[in-house]
Amino acid sequence: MTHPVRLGVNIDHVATVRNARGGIHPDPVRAAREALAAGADGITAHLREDRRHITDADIDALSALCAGAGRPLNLEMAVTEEMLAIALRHRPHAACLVPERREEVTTEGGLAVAGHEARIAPVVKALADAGMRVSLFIEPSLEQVEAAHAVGAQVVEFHTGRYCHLSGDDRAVEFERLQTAAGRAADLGLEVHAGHGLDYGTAADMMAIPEIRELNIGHFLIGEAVFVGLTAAIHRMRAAMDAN
Ligand SMILES: CC(=O)[C@@H](O)[C@H](O)COP(=O)(O)O
Ligand SMILES: NCC(=O)COP(=O)(O)O
Repeated sequence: MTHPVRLGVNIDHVATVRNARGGIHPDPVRAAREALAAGADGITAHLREDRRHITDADIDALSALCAGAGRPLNLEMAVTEEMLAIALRHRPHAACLVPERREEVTTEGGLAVAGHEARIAPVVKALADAGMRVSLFIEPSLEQVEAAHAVGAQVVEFHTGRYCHLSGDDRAVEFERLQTAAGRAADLGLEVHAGHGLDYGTAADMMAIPEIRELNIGHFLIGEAVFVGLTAAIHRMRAAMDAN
């Protein structure tokens, strides 16, 4: 069954649990295999410069799994020569450029594209020339949407962390910001994705933005998997998305 909005499952935090003991369990590749079997449209993995969760060996194995299954791997990566070389070696279906700071607990904001076009555009071109769908993980701002278009991105993924942490009127204002940015992105021919911090409720909220074609969700699903299992968590997420 095809769905109007694709669900990308991010398996980073399976690796967080594995790395807590430095062993091999739980295996992110097993999680990715189960996620695909449960109906995930693709797998997302963030190879961070500090390898705090996903490792190079995980990317090797995930690339093979997704290629073998004919399903997309979305590699999240910092804008660095090291990560560009890794992406060009694996040539996943998609690459998503994200900001990174070693001291951050999690991805704290969107990639600063505006004002940094000269540094980002060549990386976007190199990835696109190698056949990858290039996405920029940005704040839902018109300035960043325009800059993403200017550097040749095909996709923007809006950072929904702020939306997820806000409530009441503040959340309503952020939702309008997402709506406005999504509309402008679509007008520019950019595909619109969203992710970070989403749970069943906030993922359902995103369904009210018609331009959104994909959600990437990880931390909440892996947490839910502790209680109900990964397959059930993905089924519930899909149901929450489809109900709206
Ligand atoms: C870019 C993004 O929002 C997710 O991939 C997030 O990076 C999950 O990993 P961290 O929690 O390590 O940031
Ligand atoms: N780009 C967002 C992503 O891949 C998952 O983010 P999260 O659900 O782990 O916060």
